[in-house]
Amino acid sequence: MSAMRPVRLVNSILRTRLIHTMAPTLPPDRRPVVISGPSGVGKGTLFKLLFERHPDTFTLSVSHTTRGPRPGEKDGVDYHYVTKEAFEELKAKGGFVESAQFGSNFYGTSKATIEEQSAKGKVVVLDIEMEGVKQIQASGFPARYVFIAPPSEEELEKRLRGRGTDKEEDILKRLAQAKNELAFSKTGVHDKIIVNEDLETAYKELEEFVYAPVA
Ligand SMILES: Nc1ncnc2c1ncn2[C@@H]1O[C@H](COP(=O)(O)OP(=O)(O)OP(=O)(O)O)[C@@H](O)[C@H]1O
Repeated sequence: MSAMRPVRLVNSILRTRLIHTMAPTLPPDRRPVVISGPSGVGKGTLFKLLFERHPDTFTLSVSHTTRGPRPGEKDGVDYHYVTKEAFEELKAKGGFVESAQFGSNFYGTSKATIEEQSAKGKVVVLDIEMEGVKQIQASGFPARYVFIAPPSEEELEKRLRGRGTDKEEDILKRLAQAKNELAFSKTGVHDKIIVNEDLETAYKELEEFVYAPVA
């Protein structure tokens, strides 16, 4: 075989570089990543960074809900809006990997949604509270579990207050629930526990976990 001519060699290198800069680098392990942890610990902050730094690689799971859309929300983007009857029917068929009721509304993550989003070549990220994590684990659906822990309960309270999105009553409820989430994280069911003290350090740990070779 003749050696590659310099101009072709340069073209080939440029093409390879171009492909590398354009194509997203996919994690070797394509199972959905379930992120959980107490409210206010920084889950959203961390997965938004992952989405920003790896565009077109990840997608947040779109849940089903029986509540109506709020102004600005879009069906199929923020939630799949369904009637209570449709929700119950899907649930009876075993269509949800997890579901819950908050107030008078039902919420759930459907298997079909995860499978559709995965089929588009993306790694699905689920932001789920403790009961949901237990349900997904019990369902046997393949997934990887990351728990985001606060450096301390005091720091968690500071972040919840600093965020300025919740009423005092809700902050107290979230702090009480945080104790249950933290106790659950000590039962050894998560694949990775990340303490979100310094944001960039926690981010690197998350990225490393997500991009780790298949175990
Ligand atoms: N490492 C960090 N150091 C300091 N502040 C942080 C850190 N990570 C996140 N925060 C801040 O903590 C607050 C809570 O973060 P975020 O809203 O991402 O939490 P969450 O876990 O997604 O909460 P929820 O479950 O209620 O949606 C935000 O104001 C965020 O900017």
